Amino acid sequence: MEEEKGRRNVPVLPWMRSPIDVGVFDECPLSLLPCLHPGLEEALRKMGFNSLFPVQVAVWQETIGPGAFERDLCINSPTGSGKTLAYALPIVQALSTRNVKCLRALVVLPTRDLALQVKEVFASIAPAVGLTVGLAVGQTSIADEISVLIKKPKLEAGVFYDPKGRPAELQTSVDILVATPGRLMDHINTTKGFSLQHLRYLVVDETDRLLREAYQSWLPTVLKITSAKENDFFALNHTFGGSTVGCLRTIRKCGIERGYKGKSFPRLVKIVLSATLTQDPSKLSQLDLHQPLFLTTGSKRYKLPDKLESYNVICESKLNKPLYLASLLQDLKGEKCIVFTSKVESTHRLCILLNSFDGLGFKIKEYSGLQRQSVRSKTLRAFREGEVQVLVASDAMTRGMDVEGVRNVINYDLPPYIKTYIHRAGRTARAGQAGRCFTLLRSHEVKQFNKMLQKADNESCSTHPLPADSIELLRPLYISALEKLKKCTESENLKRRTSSFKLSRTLKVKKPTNQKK
Ligand SMILES: Nc1ncnc2c1ncn2[C@@H]1O[C@H](COP(=O)(O)OP(=O)(O)OP(=O)(O)O)[C@@H](O)[C@H]1O
Repeated sequence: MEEEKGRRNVPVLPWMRSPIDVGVFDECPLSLLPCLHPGLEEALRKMGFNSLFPVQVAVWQETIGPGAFERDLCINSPTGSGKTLAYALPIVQALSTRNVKCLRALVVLPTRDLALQVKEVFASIAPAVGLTVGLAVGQTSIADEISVLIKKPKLEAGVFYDPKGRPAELQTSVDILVATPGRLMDHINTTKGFSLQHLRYLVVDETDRLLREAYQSWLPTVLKITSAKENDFFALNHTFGGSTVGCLRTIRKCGIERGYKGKSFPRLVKIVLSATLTQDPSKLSQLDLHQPLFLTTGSKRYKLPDKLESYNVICESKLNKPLYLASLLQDLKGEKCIVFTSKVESTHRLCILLNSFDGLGFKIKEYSGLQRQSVRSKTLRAFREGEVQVLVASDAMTRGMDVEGVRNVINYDLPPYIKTYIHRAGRTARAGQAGRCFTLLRSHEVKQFNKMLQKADNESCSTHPLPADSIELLRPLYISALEKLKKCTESENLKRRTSSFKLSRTLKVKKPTNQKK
C-alpha cells in the first residue's frame, strides 16, 4: 500500500522527476543579487523589500543568472512565497534594455481581482526602467481599455516600415500586459493594432486553474499567433481580426542559442506557476513547453507555508455550526479573518446570519461570485483597509488573493480537495508571517480530514477548544439571529419575485411591437 502511495507521487513526466529544490535556496539581500538594475533595487526598497525570497532567487538564477531564460519554467511553490515578484522582476529587468515600445510580456490570470493585484506589482517596479504596464480585464469599457493599450505609432529606432504589409497606423502602447483570458480574446479578435507579434514572455499564473477551463481557447490562440514563422504573419493578420500584425517588425538578434537555432524569431519564453501545479501530462502538454525546468519546494507534491498552524473545531451538530463559528470569531477578538463556504448561496446566508448576531462587535461582509464585480472590489478594498474585519467568502477568494494582515482562515465548510485547502489556508501565513487555519468539523469527519492534510505533509492538526460557556451565552442570540435571517430571506425572495414579475410584464407589453416588426 505504502509503495503504491509512493508510486502515485512520482510524476509521470521525466523532467518533473529531477526538479530544482527551491527549499535549498536562502533569501538574498538585494545588495548581493547579481546584475540587479539599480533602478529596480531602489523600487524594491521603496516597496519595503530588502531581500529576495528563495523562490525569487531560484527564478532569478534561471532567468537573469546563468540560466538566461533558456528553458521554460514550471514553478510549484507554496502560497504566499512570493511567486508574483519571482517572475515580474526578471521580466522587467530583461525588458529594461528594450529600445522600442511594443507588447513583450503577457501575464494571464483567471480572475479580475487577481489580475489587478499582479498589475500593481508590475506597476511598482516597471516605471523605474521606463516600462509601461497595461491591464485587460474588463474593469472599464473596451473602448477605454483600447485607448490605454493602443497608440498611433512613431517610427523609432529598430523598427522599419514593411512595404508588403499594410500601412502602420496603430500599435500597442504598453510593454507588459496583465490580462484575464476573456478580455484578452476580445482584444485579439477585435482590437485594431493589438499585436502579440513581439511577445517574448508569456506567464500563466495559477496554471492549474487556467488549464481547467478552455476560456474561449485563449491558450491555443496565443500559442498559434506567437509560434508563427515570419512568413505566416500576414496570414494571421486575417485570421485574427485584421489587426496591424505584419506592419511593424522589430529587428532582433538571431543568436545560435538553445531554442533559437534555425529560427528567425526568438522563441516565446513561458513561465507557469501555482502552489498546486498540475503534474498531468495531458494538461501540461497544452502549454507546448520548451525544455521545461521544474522548480518545487521539498519532496512532497504539496507544501503548506512554514508558519501556518492548522486546527480543527469540533461541532456537536450540523445545525449548531453557525453558533460555533460565532463563538470562534469572538475568541479571535476581531483579528482579520476569512471564512470560507463551499457555495455562493451559503456565503450569502451565513453573512446575513452573522450580521444578525447582536453584539459580535465587528464588521462582516460577503465576497462571492454571485455579486457584481464592482461590489466585490469595494468589499475587498474595505477589507484591505481594515474597515471590514471578517470576510465571508466563496471560493472566488480562494486563489492568489493577497491581503495584508489576515491572521486567520476558517473553513466553515470542509474543503473538498487538498488543493482547495491549500489555496484557502494560503490566504494567511503569507510572506513568512504566522497564520492559523481552522476547519469546522463534525467528529465523524476528523479522520477523513486528517487523511487529506497528510497529502500536504501536515501530520499534526490539533483540536481548538471553544469555551463551553461562550457557546451557551451565544445560544439565545443565535436563536434570534435565525429569526432575523428568516425575515430577511423572505423579504429578499419577495423583492426577487416582484422584480421578475415586473420584467415579464414589460416583456409582454413590448412583444406585440416586436411581432409587428
Ligand atoms: N522579497 C520580498 N520581501 C518581502 N515581502 C515580499 C517579497 N516578495 C513578495 N513579498 C510579499 O509576499 C506576499 C506574497 O506574495 P505573492 O502574492 O507573490 O505570493 P504567491 O506565492 O503568488 O502566493 P499565492 O500562491 O497565494 O498566489 C505579498 O504580500 C508580497 O508583497
